[in-house]
Amino acid sequence: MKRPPVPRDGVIPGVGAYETDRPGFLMAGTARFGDVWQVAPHVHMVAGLDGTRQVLRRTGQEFGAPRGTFTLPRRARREDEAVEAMRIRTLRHGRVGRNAGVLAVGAAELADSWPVGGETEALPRLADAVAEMAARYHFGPDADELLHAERELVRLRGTIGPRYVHLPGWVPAPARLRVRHCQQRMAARIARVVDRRVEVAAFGTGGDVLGELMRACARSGVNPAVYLPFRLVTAMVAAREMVGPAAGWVVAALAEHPRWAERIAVEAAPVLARPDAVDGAALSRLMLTDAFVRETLRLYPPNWLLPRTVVAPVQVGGYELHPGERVMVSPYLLHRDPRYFPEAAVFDPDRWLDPAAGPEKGAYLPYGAGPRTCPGASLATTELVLVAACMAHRYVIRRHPLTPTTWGTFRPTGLRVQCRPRDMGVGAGC
Ligand code: HEM
Repeated sequence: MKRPPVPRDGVIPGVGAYETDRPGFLMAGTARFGDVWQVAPHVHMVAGLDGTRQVLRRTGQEFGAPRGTFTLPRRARREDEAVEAMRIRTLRHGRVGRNAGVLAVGAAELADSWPVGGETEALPRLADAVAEMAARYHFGPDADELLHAERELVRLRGTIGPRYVHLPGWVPAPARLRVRHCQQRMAARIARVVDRRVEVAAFGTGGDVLGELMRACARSGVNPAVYLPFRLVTAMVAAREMVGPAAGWVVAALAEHPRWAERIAVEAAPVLARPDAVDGAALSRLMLTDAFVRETLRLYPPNWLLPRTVVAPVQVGGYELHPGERVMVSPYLLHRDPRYFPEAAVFDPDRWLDPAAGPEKGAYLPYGAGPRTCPGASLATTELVLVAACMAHRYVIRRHPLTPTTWGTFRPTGLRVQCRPRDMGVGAGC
């Protein structure tokens, strides 16, 4: 059986070029060598719908995925099916819709507090806002108490940087240890909130996720102060580190496509007249905004490269891969592939508005696919739709050139915007 082709003739630039423009490097290699090729010794790119689908769907079979963001401490490792099912349910579409008011209020506050006139560095502001929205959704009135620890944890994670990428995960590098200790501090804070709610015998009445999970723990006889904190830390980190860059791309796209921003502003006006009353039915009226967000995530998927390890001999696209080798699949490459998206390089939200004209099944995967699919997809999309709606409704946005970076996530680094109030007439809400 054939092995994947190896670039030897220098046509594909070396590692330096990979570090400068990773998506460009991988697209060029795929155009030249086909859907499966060797990027570096024992590291293979798998592009194309069939190969990507196979790798993602067969994760846990022939392919292994890296460990999650954090490893759980030993005492919290035992899984409880009923609590896990509830954890997934709290992030499902219907549940997010019922509690969308919390998220809409957060998005409206973001728009309210945006500095008008001058230039603003957008990413930190957006990341704080979406993290706060997710924290309120998860922890209700206790969110503020946890956000400080969450910010510190994310700041420390940012210091790990590319230097550490070649060090095996078990190496106790100082930056990693600082992150681990900070993660423990944040988990301890969540545990204190849990204990307090147990003490007053009120798991939370406002319908926050923590309350629901505590009730599920009580039914299962699981100690919530041990079971929940580390799992919720992971959710909070994902909520900032993934949704933050995505919100940056959404705001950049609003600036880039003023006609669309105007259409979204008109659509959003009646829906956002009272942000706290936004629910699933109101969200379903934001169809243009939803299409705009989908299209943004198509061209700018923050989780753009998904790594796997081959754990059993397997064939992909007619090539043989060996156990121990690494494989990468990329939503970015798939989303820009003209085989699956006509005029793939063009930003065109209209492509999502005709249900009969959607992409081939499996070709659109900003949230991954298979057993590791993102459980936070509905929460993330709802946050993004509401940020887009509130910002477009409130402002005409202009932006300066930015430098996309792909270390960790794909994000619009250096995004600076200028916002001018949009004239929507009196009493337009939001
Ligand atoms: C726009 C925002 C987001 C994007 C683009 C995104 C994307 C992804 C992708 C592509 C994966 C699959 C990774 C793989 O296959 O290796 C994933 C997994 C995951 N995501 Fe997200 N995500 C987002 C937001 C969120 C949010 C808000 C949460 C939590 C509330 C979350 C929690 C997770 C978790 C826990 C996993 C690991 C699932 C597992 O390993 O079983 N994500 N995400």
